[in-house]
Amino acid sequence: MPLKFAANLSFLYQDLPFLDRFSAAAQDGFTGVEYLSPYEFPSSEIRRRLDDNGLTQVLFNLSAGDAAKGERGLASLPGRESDFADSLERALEYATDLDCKRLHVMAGIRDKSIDRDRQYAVYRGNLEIAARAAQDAGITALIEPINDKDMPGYFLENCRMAATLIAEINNPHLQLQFDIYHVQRTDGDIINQYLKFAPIIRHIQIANPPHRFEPDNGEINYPYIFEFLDGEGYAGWIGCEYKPSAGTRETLGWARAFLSAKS
Ligand SMILES: O=C(O)C(=O)[C@@H](O)CO
Ligand SMILES: [Mg+2]
Repeated sequence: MPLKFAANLSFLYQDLPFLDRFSAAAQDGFTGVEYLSPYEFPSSEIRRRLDDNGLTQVLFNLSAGDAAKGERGLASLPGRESDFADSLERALEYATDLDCKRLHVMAGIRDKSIDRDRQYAVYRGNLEIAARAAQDAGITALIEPINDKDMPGYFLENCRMAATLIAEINNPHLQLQFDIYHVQRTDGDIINQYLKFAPIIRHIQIANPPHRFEPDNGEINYPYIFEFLDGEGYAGWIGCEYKPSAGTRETLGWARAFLSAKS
């Protein structure tokens, strides 16, 4: 099965207004899109852009909280359980309207004023709720470890910790989002990490360190990784969550073998 790539519209096509990024992605041959947040727009407006351009809504995030105050997700924050529940409810409404099968549940930052075990218990409790709600909606909630150079203190530190939580919660509607950029910056050893966690990986994202640029601009040998994923029969989506080093279209040379651009 050919690898499927989704354009991350929070990272790509940033020279365009958000709602115009859908047609730009379709024009370049993407058949799926993902982004961090749909909530600034009515779901009906986004739905129209998806339909007009024949795009699948692959993934988006629950609200990360107040970014200006440094919040990077609510799921592990003690005392914020009702905010988390509200964000889950809202995300599920959008997921239904957009026919989106995956939601990324962001953990939040380690709160050093409390014991780590207590924060872990809050996180686990909220993830149990998210998994059950995802099950009821027929979708999958995902958790993604984020490297601590880009996001210092992010509570979900690495794939080992994610796998432990997923095993403890033991609901197939909670799985792993494997962002190769973060894996490289956290543990490296990408291929072995993939093989170890493949049974729980339901979404992949890509970017190339050190600058988080496009796949053919950095330290990771992505042609090798793509061939490997293809050989492994990876059938999920691969989200292009990179910062283009130039205009988005100019940075899509690596994708010519995978995307059928319309012009
Ligand atoms: O930064 C990433 O990597 C993500 O996948 C976002 O959803 C969270 O910032
Ligand atoms: Mg990511």
